[in-house]
Amino acid sequence: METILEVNQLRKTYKKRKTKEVVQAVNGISFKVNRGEILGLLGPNGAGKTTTIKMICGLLTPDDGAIVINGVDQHKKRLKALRHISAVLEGNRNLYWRLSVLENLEYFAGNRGSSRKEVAAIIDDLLIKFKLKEKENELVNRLSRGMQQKLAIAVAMLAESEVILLDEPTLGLDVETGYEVREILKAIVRQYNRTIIISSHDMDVIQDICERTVIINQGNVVTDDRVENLLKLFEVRSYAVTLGNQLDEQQKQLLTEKFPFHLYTEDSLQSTLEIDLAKSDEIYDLFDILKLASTPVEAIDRKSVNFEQIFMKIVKGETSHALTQSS
Ligand SMILES: Nc1ncnc2c1ncn2[C@@H]1O[C@H](COP(=O)(O)OP(=O)(O)OP(=O)(O)O)[C@@H](O)[C@H]1O
Repeated sequence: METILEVNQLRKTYKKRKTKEVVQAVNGISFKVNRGEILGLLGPNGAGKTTTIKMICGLLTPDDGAIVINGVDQHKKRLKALRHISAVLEGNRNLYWRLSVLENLEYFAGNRGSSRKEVAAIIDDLLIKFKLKEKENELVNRLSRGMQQKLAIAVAMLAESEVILLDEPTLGLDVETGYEVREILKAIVRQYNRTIIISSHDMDVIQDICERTVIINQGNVVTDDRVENLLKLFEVRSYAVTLGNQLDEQQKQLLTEKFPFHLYTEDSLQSTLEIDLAKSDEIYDLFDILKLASTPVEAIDRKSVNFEQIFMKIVKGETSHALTQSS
């Protein structure tokens, strides 16, 4: 697989203007992105995602570290490197609001160096793909938020950049438009072999369209793995155990020592234990604890986990395998 972007030991601090307090926003982040991949860059609020994205697209200068885009070192050959990157950042749609949809596309196509005829065919294709053909003569400021977002992505496509950075591409969109944007992004990657990096808080979007995720927390990478691997990894280990009666105090204490993040609920007839196992043979440790008071096990079910739950477990550190690496 060909690496299209490599971020190596990036660091960035901010100094708060009033208090002069130094904030370490990014603290040695490294990851690679392959050509044709959709990568999710995730993290809780304040994790350092926006700072990382801004450094990759040249809006912020790192304090330290390297960014290599399509083999070009961004620090040494800035303009050449940045030619391979387009970004659609939230709240900054890079569009001319008083121009129509078509005029915007034609304006941005001007930098491409293609002939008018070639450009017209590409623009037409994008208008159809993004379902904007009927609105081609509408002024941008009269479009819905979803349409503006689609146009911003279409404009980014026109730049012919290898890598497209999208910050919250579905934020504030209605369900249907959000779904449409997801399908368009998947199609872009397939058809044009572009690479997309998405930062989003919407884990459904990430689970649906990203092949791999880099999760950052407090300025560091905590997980770098394929979405499919993470789902498998966590699915195997999550169990809901129904017990025939309540646990006694000794059992509860042992449970807390062995499985600090379990969830135990009880009523007079039954109790339930939700538990994540770091290794499958840890189930025997659980059985040993249950045997102490001959607690009957009525059912053991594997819990299905979605990506949102996995993300929460990783960022809260509720897993002994927080740092997983892409194979
Ligand atoms: N201009 C700035 N001046 C001072 N501190 C900043 C500045 N921009 C960001 N920070 C701080 O740097 C840290 C990382 O912020 P960043 O915006 O990169 O996080 P994020 O992961 O994008 O968060 P969110 O999901 O909330 O957008 C946070 O602690 C934030 O408060």
